[in-house]
Formats: sequence, C-alpha cells, structure tokens
Amino acid sequence: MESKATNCDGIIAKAPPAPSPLRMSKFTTAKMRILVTGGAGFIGSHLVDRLMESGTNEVIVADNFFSGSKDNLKRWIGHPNFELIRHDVTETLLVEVDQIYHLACPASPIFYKYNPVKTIKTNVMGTLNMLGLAKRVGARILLTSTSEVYGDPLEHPQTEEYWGNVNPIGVRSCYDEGKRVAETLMFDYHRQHGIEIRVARIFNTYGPRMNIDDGRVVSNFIAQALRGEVMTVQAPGTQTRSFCYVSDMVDGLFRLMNGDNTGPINLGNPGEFTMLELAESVKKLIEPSATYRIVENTPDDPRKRKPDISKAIKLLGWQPKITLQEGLPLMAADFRERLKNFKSSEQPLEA
Ligand SMILES: NC(=O)c1ccc[n+]([C@@H]2O[C@H](COP(=O)([O-])OP(=O)(O)OC[C@H]3O[C@@H](n4cnc5c(N)ncnc54)[C@H](O)[C@@H]3O)[C@@H](O)[C@H]2O)c1
Ligand SMILES: O=c1ccn([C@@H]2O[C@H](COP(=O)(O)OP(=O)(O)O[C@H]3OC[C@@H](O)[C@H](O)[C@H]3O)[C@@H](O)[C@H]2O)c(=O)[nH]1
Repeated sequence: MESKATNCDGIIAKAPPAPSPLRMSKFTTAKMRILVTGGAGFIGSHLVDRLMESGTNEVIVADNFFSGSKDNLKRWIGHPNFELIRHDVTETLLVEVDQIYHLACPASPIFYKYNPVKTIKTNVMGTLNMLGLAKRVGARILLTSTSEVYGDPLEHPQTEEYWGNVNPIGVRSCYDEGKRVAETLMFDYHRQHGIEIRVARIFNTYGPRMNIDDGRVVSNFIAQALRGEVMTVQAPGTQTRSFCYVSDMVDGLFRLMNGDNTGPINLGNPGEFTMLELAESVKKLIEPSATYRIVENTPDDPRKRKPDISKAIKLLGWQPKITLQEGLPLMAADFRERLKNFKSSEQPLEA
C-alpha cells in the first residue's frame, strides 16, 4: 500500500520508499547511514569526526577534493563504518542513506571565484542532484547555506527574515546567488515532493584543519603571523565579521539535522570584530612581533556581518561556547604543527 506524508504547509506528498530490509539485519551495527558531501573539507571533516565518534553511524563522504583533502579524513580511512568516494556533486550519485549533509562547495572567496561557472554549477546542479537522491531514497537533507545570502546587508544584525542585498552580477554572485538558488531548490522540493529539509545559514567559521593557504581572513592572519609575514588587512579594515569556532558549528549542524525545524536558521557566533581588531587579537594572542598593513580589497566585500541567533537558541537550544580569544590559540597550535611540514612548493592561489 502506498503511504502518504504531509509537509509543514499541509501539502500531501508521496512518501519515500522504505529502506531495504537488509538495512535492518542483525549484521548491521549502524543505526543510521549518513552521506556527507564536501566531507573532506574543513567543516565537513570535523562533522565526520562527530558522526563517526558516536559509533552508531555509517558515514559516506563524497568529495572531488577541489579544496578538501584525504588528509583531513585519514583517521577514518579503512574503518569499516567509513567510505570515501571521489565524486563531483554536479554528477548524479546513487547511495542508500538516511541523512544527507550537503556541504560540497568551495567556501573561500579565492576558491569560489577561481572557476565561477563551476561554483554556480556546484550549487545548482549539485543541490538538485542531492535533492534527487533524497527524494529517491527518502533521506533527510541538510544544506549548508551561508550568511552571504544577505549580501552586503542593510539590516544589522541579520535575522532569517531579512531577504538580503546581493549583487546578482558581481564576482561573488556565483557563490551568493548560487546558495540562494540552492535554498530555493530545497524549499521547492520540500513543498512539491515532501522532502525533509534543513537549511543552515552559516556565518564565518574558523578552526584547526583550515587550509593553510585557504585565503580566508583568520587562516591568512594566523599563517602570516606564524611565518613572520605582514598580515594583510584589506581596506578599510573597519568591515566586521562574526567568527564561530568549528566545534560549535558542528554541534549546531547536528542539532538542526536531528531537530524538527526546516530553517533557514542562522548558525554563527554573534561576537562582532573589525578586521583591524582581528589583526590586533592575532598579534596579542599568537605572535606579539606580528605586524599588519592595509592592502586593496576585492569588489562587493560586505561591510558588516553579525548573526541574530535568537532562532537557534530557541529552536535548537544552541549557542556557541568558544570565544575568539579561546579559539584563536587552538587554531594557531594546529597551524604551527602543520607549518613545520609545509612544503614551500605549495603556493597559494592568486585572489
Ligand atoms: N567556513 C565558513 O565560514 C562557511 C560559512 C558559510 C557557509 N559555509 C559552507 O559550509 C560548507 C563547507 O565549507 P568549508 O569552510 O568546510 O569549505 P571547504 O572548502 O573546506 O570544504 C568544501 C568541500 O567541498 C568539496 N567540493 C567542492 N566542490 C565540490 C564538488 N563539485 N563536488 C564534490 N565536492 C566538492 C571540496 O573539495 C571541499 O572538501 C560549504 O558549503 C560552504 O559554503 C562555510
Ligand atoms: O587576508 C585577508 C583576507 C580577508 N580579509 C577581509 O576579511 C573579511 C572576511 O573575509 P573572508 O575571505 O574570510 O570571508 P568572507 O566573510 O568575505 O566570506 C565568507 O563568508 C562566509 C562563507 O560563506 C564563506 O566562507 C566566505 O564566502 C573581508 O572583509 C575581507 O576583506 C582581510 O582583511 N585580509
């Protein structure tokens, strides 16, 4: 008999197929099989740690290694509950899973601007493919959207109700507009097909395991300070960001996935800093001899950004625990260790 499911708008949708009976067999110890796209990246690999450490999940990572690395997952490679697939999400993927964390997308501006057409394909076709998979196997799917959907915001702090101020034809649009379309696709699949969706709007996140030459501000400043280079504060330096430590972010994503709310929900640390203040903090907490200079900025850089996290507090019982003062030294310890082994041949991409 065909069962039916009703979504939050009261729309009747065809229920997804039940998992195969073998999934319930006594040979399977895992309660849940989870796909993490982009799981070889910075946030994705920390999320994989969290899912694997529970001991009750099978985790499949699909990643094309554009900005991620097998090295981030080396502790799990060979584990019977873990699989790593080299896969580009712009192509279809068929795996039987219960949950999909869809992170695959370059996140650092120098990486997403490197091949903008590919970035928008990843956001649009990649999200369509993952929604198609969710529909086919009846999985719940979580999209890691971004604070960049608010563009250069005219409201401050940003609540989820704010529709944003985004340049549709600028150099950041492949990412910003790509994520906005990805959100649209999530909600259309939810309304039209009854797919269980979760949408997180992530604000700037930092921590151990970021690419040393990732290009984002926290990794740049720490790497520059530790290498004895001058920190590059992009003009004017008074622009603000709110920085969330990665373990807090992973906790928020996990709660959102396993809670009852579709979102979109802002996840981020509301502590707000100018880039000049961030450079001063790196100097104070990590390398007192560090210096900085003002350099040219890139187009459409948002002038301020700070999440209103009232919804996350109320609906997920979540708020960040680690302050920037606590998180920066933790990240610096990881960078110090990795810089010892860093080969000079690994050159950063040009902005
Ligand atoms: N870190 C942040 O501050 C932040 C803020 C907002 C949103 N996000 C979102 O969180 C997610 C993870 O970000 P991150 O900081 O870990 O970035 P990251 O670049 O470290 O990770 C992205 C991962 O996706 C993979 N990937 C990229 N394109 C792919 C494709 N076409 N097919 C398969 N894999 C692909 C990369 O190889 C990488 O492993 C992204 O969706 C990003 O947009 C991150
Ligand atoms: O070396 C640098 C790099 C960056 N910056 C400044 O630092 C600020 C933050 O820049 P980042 O490149 O770290 O990140 P952005 O906030 O611009 O974008 C990020 O936003 C959230 C996510 O979706 C993505 O991770 C990314 O798009 C910007 O104002 C930038 O001008 C510097 O001052 N110096």
